[in-house]
Amino acid sequence: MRMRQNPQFDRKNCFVPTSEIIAVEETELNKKQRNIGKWQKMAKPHAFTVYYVKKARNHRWRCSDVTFWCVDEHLCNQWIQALKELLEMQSKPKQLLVYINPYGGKRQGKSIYEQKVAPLFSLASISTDVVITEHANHAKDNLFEVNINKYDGVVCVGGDGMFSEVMHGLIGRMQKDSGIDQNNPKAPLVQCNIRIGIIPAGSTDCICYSTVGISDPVTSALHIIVGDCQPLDVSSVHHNNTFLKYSVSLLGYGFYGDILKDSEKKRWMGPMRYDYSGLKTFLSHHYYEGTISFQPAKHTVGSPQDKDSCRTGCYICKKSEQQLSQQYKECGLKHEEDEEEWKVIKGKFLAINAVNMSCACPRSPKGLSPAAHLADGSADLILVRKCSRFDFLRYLVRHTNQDDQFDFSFVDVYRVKSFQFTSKLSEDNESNVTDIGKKRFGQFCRDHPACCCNIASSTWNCDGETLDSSAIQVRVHCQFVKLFARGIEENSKDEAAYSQSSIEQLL
Ligand SMILES: CCCCCCCCCCCCC/C=C/[C@@H](O)[C@H](COP(=O)(O)O)NC(C)=O
Ligand SMILES: Nc1ncnc2c1ncn2[C@@H]1O[C@H](COP(=O)(O)OP(=O)(O)O)[C@@H](O)[C@H]1O
Ligand SMILES: [Ca+2]
Repeated sequence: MRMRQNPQFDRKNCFVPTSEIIAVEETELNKKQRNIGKWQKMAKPHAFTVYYVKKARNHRWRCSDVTFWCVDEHLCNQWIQALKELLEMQSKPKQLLVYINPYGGKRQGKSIYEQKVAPLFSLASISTDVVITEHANHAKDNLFEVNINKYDGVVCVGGDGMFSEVMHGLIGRMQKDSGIDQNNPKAPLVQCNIRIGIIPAGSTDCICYSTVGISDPVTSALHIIVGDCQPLDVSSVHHNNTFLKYSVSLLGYGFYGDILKDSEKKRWMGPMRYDYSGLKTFLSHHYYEGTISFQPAKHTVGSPQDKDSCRTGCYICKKSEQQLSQQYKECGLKHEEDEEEWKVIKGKFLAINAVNMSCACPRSPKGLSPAAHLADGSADLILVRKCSRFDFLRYLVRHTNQDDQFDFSFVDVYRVKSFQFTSKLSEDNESNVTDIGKKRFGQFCRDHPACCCNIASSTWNCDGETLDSSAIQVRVHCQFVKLFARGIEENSKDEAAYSQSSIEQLL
């Protein structure tokens, strides 16, 4: 829709796709407005206001509005009617279930929602049922009871852990309603089509940042209001035949696992806890022995060292998903699992990170794997082998600048569709004496960071929550959940060029 700002206010044209209109309202003109410019000669001008998404730099969205005036009341009502009918036809949510974590991040979830998000939802005439969680897993348990079909979407106000909780509730509900046993690693899981919206109010917020391009509550609220839909890969994690967790951002063993384990006890520090535990873990410099086996993701058309990363309407995600479903049709899951060979790597690792997305976040704008794709049915498996503290520091610093994080002799990255890991400890089961010794010894090392021997085993960090066992089997489920997002739009310099071209058209 091409809108002319009011002549006397602003001579710039602005182009707004109707899909990015938030609301249309009849405007009551006050006395002062009536007496502006040429309208004052009119008997009784009529007006309506269009609220729309205004895109600023760095993927930031804001709500802007423009008022249209005309003399003909009938014409004015026709415009309002036409635009309202247009909005009705789009997949914009009308009824949302909102979970707020009052303790996540800087503990501002409730005020962020009430001050920044609720006013926008009411402007867009979205009705909400709001639940302020009282304990961990409150949201997850609640999702097994609510009448989920009443809602067009579920919104979580918090960080990655809160998203993970809502996602587990929705997926778990879907499997339960379909009679699927999640403990079977090969179970044909039922997709969850209810969209999830994330209002960032946590510590890392990497899921929001990686799917929207910024961690900003208003921007995320506007993506929910316009009814965006971004599919997302989900990894299922099992230990033997027991379901552990789903993961969409990071499955990290070693460095990120130890950071999480140490920071859990320091939640009162808020986001700072990761900096404190990060430094402590870096200094302890523990490495872990184990065996990784994985199946390369043959169906994908991209690679972790591509230069073009995942963007809105990503071709690589679309093409990879097509090739995966083609493979599935031709030879089915059974053959696919056997047919692809498993690669095996044994070694000593400082970190093992499997990411379903770039894991970009305010702390690391490019993320752990900049070219990872949101919806290509694969995960990037990053192996950081034992190296000196200095080299590991160089590797970490690369996460905060534009240099290639994988350009080190001790770093390998593979695009996989499934992988397994066992720690040397669980492999050395020939004599439990060594195990007891290592466990006790391990505890001593853990409490004395100065020692840099290898502790028996680390902990898996799964989207910011710890896993109970170190031996896991992971499988990627392509485009398994959907977010109220659209991926990262082309970068803002294009937007600047875009608005420049619209001004040129006018002049
Ligand atoms: C000396 C220079 C060091 C620079 C290090 C850069 C590190 C970049 C950190 C990226 C972490 C991305 C993975 C995110 C995982 C989140 O799911 C998890 C939980 O996020 P939440 O706290 O629930 O929002 N956060 C952490 C740190 O484990
Ligand atoms: N009311 C609550 N009290 C305590 N913990 C909660 C509550 N609501 C949610 N949680 C738990 O807090 C954890 C972290 O939440 P999150 O929003 O990710 O904060 P952060 O980003 O700081 O980790 C989640 O695993 C969630 O299960
Ligand atoms: Ca992926």
